[in-house]
Amino acid sequence: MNIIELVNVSKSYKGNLLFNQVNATFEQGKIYGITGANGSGKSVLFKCICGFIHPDQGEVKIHPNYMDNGGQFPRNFGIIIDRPGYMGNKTGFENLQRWAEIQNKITDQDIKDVMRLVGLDPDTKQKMRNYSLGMKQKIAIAQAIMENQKVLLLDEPFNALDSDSVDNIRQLLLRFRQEGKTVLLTSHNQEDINLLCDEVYRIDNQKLSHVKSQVTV
Ligand SMILES: Nc1ncnc2c1ncn2[C@@H]1O[C@H](COP(=O)(O)OP(=O)(O)OP(=O)(O)O)[C@@H](O)[C@H]1O
Repeated sequence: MNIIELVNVSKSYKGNLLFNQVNATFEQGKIYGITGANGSGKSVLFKCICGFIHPDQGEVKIHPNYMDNGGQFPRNFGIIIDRPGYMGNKTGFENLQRWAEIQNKITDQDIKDVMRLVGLDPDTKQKMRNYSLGMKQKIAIAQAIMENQKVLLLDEPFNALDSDSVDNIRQLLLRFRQEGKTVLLTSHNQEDINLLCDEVYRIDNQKLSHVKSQVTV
């Protein structure tokens, strides 16, 4: 089942054309890599997919099962694009609690479980303003996955993670794929792409070319 379909999507900013009539399909249960040079438009593409911004031309089609009741926004999407704004004077757990209040779908225990899953201690009293970059990244990952989101759009999910944490998050994403979740991720690390991705798209010269990757695990 195609969850996301890009149909002749074009987007530019102030005369800088990022994509010109690009097409792509993203099926359920696969991990997709989106690659491309700095500034090529990977984050902009993710923002178009999740409805934060609109393409200038073309259409982003989301399967109706993954749209909210009003048919306006995707639902069940976990997103890391720009880092979430957090309250520096609160702990990581308290920040996740605040975000969880929006949907009110999960319990404190669920939040603690997810924190442990990504390698954070839910009981630490440390305020988020004192978190390291890697710890903040784990909070962003926790926020994206904590409500059992079925589609994950992860812009540079491995940024600032140490090697054990990279391994942990890679295993988590592979498990999500087994569970039928769909993951779109960007990474400048070819190893992430080779190890994880069933399919790879590359943004180059305003086009989105489809590259089949080698899956080695
Ligand atoms: N709101 C905006 N207004 C104007 N230009 C923007 C806006 N958002 C993005 N851009 C421009 O669009 C281009 C693509 O940005 P984007 O963040 O998508 O790149 P990227 O491929 O994710 O890069 P990186 O690999 O460095 O993360 C950049 O030139 C950026 O300056």
